[in-house]
Amino acid sequence: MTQAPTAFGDSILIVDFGSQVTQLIARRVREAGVYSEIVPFNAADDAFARMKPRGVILSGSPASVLDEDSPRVPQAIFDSGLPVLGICYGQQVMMHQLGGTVELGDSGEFGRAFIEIDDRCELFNGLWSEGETHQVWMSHGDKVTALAPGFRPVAASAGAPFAVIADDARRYYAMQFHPEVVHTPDGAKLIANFARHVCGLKGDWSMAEFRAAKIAEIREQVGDKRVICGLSGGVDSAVAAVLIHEAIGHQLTCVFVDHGLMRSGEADQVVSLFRGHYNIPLVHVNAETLFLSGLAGVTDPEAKRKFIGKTFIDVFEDEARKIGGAEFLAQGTLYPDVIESVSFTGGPSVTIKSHHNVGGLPERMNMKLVEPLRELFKDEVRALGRELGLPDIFVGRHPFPGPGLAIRIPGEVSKDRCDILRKADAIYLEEIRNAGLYDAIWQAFAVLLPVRSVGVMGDGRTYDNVLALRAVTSVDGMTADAYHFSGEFLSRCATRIINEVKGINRVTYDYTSKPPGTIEWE
Ligand SMILES: Nc1ncnc2c1ncn2[C@@H]1O[C@H](COP(=O)(O)OP(=O)(O)OP(=O)(O)O)[C@@H](O)[C@H]1O
Ligand SMILES: O=c1[nH]c(=O)c2[nH+]cn([C@@H]3O[C@H](COP(=O)(O)O)[C@@H](O)[C@H]3O)c2[nH]1
Ligand SMILES: NC(=O)CC[C@H](N)C(=O)O
Ligand SMILES: [Mg+2]
Repeated sequence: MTQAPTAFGDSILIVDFGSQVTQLIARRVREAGVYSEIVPFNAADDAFARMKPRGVILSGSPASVLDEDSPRVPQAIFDSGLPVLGICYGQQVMMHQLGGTVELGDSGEFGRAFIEIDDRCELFNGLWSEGETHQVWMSHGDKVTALAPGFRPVAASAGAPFAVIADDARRYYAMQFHPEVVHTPDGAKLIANFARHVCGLKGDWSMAEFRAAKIAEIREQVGDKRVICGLSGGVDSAVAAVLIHEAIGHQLTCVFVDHGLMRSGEADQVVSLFRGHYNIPLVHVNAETLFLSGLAGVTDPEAKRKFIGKTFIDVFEDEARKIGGAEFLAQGTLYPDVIESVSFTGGPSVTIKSHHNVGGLPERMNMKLVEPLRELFKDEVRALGRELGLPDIFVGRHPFPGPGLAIRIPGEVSKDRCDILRKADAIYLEEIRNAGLYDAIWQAFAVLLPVRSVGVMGDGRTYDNVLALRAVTSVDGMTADAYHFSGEFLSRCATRIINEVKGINRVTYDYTSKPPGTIEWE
C-alpha cells in the first residue's frame, strides 16, 4: 500500500486505530483547506517519514488501551515535537503512553453529552470561552482518570472530568468526545482550529493546487511511456482521463469495456459522449461473452467481484498489446474504494467488499497502476472535474459500479436476468428524471432479487421475480441515507415496471441507510 510521496505541501497525518468514523476526520481537515491522509496505526511510522506532516491526529478505536496488544502511537510522532490531537481512544492512548492513567469506566457515555468549558486553551481560540456549555457526541466505555504530566483539564462533562485536556507548551490536545461527527456542532471548527491555528497551516489546499501537483506527478511517473485508461463513462474515470491527457497528451489511450453488465443504452451513450467532447483515442471493446460465460455458476458476491476485477485486467492487457504495448494502466480509483477494500494484517478494520479496481485486482499484473484520484473523495473529484472544465453531463452523473449489474443480481447472473433488470432500471431512472429528482439523489438503481412471489395478473396466476428499488442521498458514498420518495411516486414506478417488464410481478423499496447497509446489495 505504499504510495508516492505526497506532492500536496503541508499536510496532517491521521493515524487510524479502527474507528468507524475515521474518514470523517480527514474530511473535516480537508474542509479546513488542509491536505490530510489516513494511515492505519501499523503503517504510521512509514507514512510519517514519507509525508512529513505538520501535525498528527489520533483516531478513536473499538479497542481498549487496557487490552494486551491494543494499538499504540509510534514513538517517532511524540519525539518529533509536532502538534498532536487525540480523539477518544486517541486521547486514552496518549495518556497511557505519556504517563497518565486510563481505567474501565463504571458506565460509558454514548450519544449526546454536554461539556462545560473550565479554562481557555489554544485549541478553543476564537471559538469557546470559559463558563460556556456545548453539545458534543460521546462513544466510550473507558475513561482517563489521571492526566499525564504537562496536561491540564480545560473542559468536563458529567461522565468525563477530562472531556478536553491541553498541554499548550507541547501543543498536545485531546478530547474524549468525537469532534468529527455532525452531532458535535462545533466539532469541525475545533478540527479547523487544530489544523490552522495550532499547527499554523495556511488552509490554502485547493483543487487548482491538486491539479498542478498531480500533473507533475503523472509526468514524472510515466515519463515517455504509454498509458491505457479504463474509461467507464462515470465521473471518476472521465476526470482521471482528462487529467492524464493534460499531463501526457498522445501517450494516453482510453479503453471502454462493455462487459454486458451495463445499463440500457449506456455503452453507446458513453462512447459517443466521450468522443463528442474529447479528442482522446478511445477503444470500445465488446466483451459480453467473456464476462457472462465466466460468471455462469458464480453466486458468491466476492467471487463475482474477483472474477470481474481479473477479467477487466485481462481485457486491458489484450488491448495494450494491440496498440504495441503499454507500461501503465490508469483507473479512476477513489479513496473510499481503497479504504473499504483493504484490511491491514493485524490492523483493526475489516474488508467490507472488494471494489473491483482495488481488492479485486489479480496479484500478478503486468502493467503498473496510475491512479491520480486515489486520495480523493467523490465530491472532491466532482470539484476537480469542474476545475478541469468537464461538462456537467459527466460531473453530475450518478456513480455506477465497475462490476455493473452483476452485483445488482444476487445469485447467478445470466443474460436473461440482465435484460430484465435493464428494462426495470431504465423505467425507474426515467421516472426519476421526469419527476426532476435526478440531481437531488446521489445514486438510484434497481436490484433483481433471487426471490419469486405469487401474483395475479389478468385473472391468471403469476410466479415471478421480485425487484427492489434503491435510492440514496450521500456526500461521498461512505455513509448514505435512503431517499424519501412520495408514496405516489413509488406506486407509479411499481405499476409501470410490473406492467412493462415481463418477469417481474412485485416491487419493493429499500429503506436501509449505510451503515448498517451498504449502498449496493453485494
Ligand atoms: N466498463 C468499464 N470499462 C473500462 N474501465 C472501467 C469500466 N468500469 C470501471 N472501470 C474502471 O474502474 C474504475 C472504477 O470504477 P468506478 O465505477 O468506481 O468509477 P467511475 O465509473 O469512473 O465513476 P463512477 O463511480 O461515477 O461510476 C473506473 O474509474 C475505471 O477506470
Ligand atoms: O467501481 C466500483 N467498483 C466496485 O466494485 C464497487 N462496489 C461499489 N461501488 C460503488 O461505490 C459506492 C459505495 O458502495 P457500497 O456502499 O455498496 O460499498 C456506490 O456508489 C457503489 O455503486 C463500486 N464501484
Ligand atoms: N470511540 C472510541 O475511541 C472508544 C475507545 C474505547 N474503546 C472506549 O470504549 O473507551
Ligand atoms: Mg463507475
